[in-house]
Amino acid sequence: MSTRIPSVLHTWATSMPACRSGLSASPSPISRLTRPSFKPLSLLQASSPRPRYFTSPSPLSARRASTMAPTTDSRLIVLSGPSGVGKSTLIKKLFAEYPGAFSFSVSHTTRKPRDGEENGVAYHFVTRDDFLDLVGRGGFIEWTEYNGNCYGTSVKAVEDCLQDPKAKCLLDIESEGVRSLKKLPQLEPLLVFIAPPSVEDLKKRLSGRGTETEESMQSRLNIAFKEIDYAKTGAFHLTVVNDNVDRAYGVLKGIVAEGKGEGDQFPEVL
Ligand SMILES: Nc1ncnc2c1ncn2[C@@H]1O[C@H](COP(=O)(O)OP(=O)(O)OP(=O)(O)O)[C@@H](O)[C@H]1O
Repeated sequence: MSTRIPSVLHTWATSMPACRSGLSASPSPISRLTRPSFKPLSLLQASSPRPRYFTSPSPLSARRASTMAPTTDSRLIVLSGPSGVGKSTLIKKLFAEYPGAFSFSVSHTTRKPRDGEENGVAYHFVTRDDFLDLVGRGGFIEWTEYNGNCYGTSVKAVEDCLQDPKAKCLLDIESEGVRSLKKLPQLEPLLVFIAPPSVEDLKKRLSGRGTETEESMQSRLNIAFKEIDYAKTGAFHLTVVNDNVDRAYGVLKGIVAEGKGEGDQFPEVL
């Protein structure tokens, strides 16, 4: 390991082959978020009251959560769901139809870029050493390891994303990241789970994308089962089932762009 790894991380960083999930190290993410250069957290929401999700009893069942009336109050919208479910596909459509209405928080990752992925656009591609350095400096709101690589949402990325007061900030993170984010209730994000219509469909999409080896595919599926189980606990406010891109997109844009609709029912087969 590089000598640049902060001492607070040295013990686990040298004893573990990969990153672990968690909130950032000291200083706390909240103090980082509220430091003078960061937009006040009030900017995360319009002047209207707190989203009613947060006044509801929890945990809610996934089905009950998915039928709750949506709100457009939050300026931070989290899209999460298994790898290959179609999050990027749906996000691209939102950007295309609503230019200027959304900004995207670009995550950091230690994974290698895929063909066509541009640094600073799809992800900030960094080395593990640089990633850990940023962890040590309290630079992440949330970070985790997924499939052998580290992923994180930096404070700076969310800052940048929220710069334009007219745009809503989209975050695409996996469920460990969602767990971490829920420990920062001040952010009050709208949490949307993008669900596959079935596990079979998910397998087909992952193999059809042509980006996975047999091994990484199995690993992604194993993680997908955990993410689906997490969604079943009612961790998300709304579900959108990506059975058909146009239909799912219609539901999603209704929620995040037009402030209407209640999402889909969580699929019985999952
Ligand atoms: N409703 C759909 N029906 C069939 N194929 C789809 C559908 N939605 C997306 N796909 C396809 O599934 C594949 C995976 O989609 P995408 O890359 O958007 O998933 P993702 O959730 O962003 O994955 P990751 O989290 O790994 O980046 C792509 O080839 C995409 O074209």
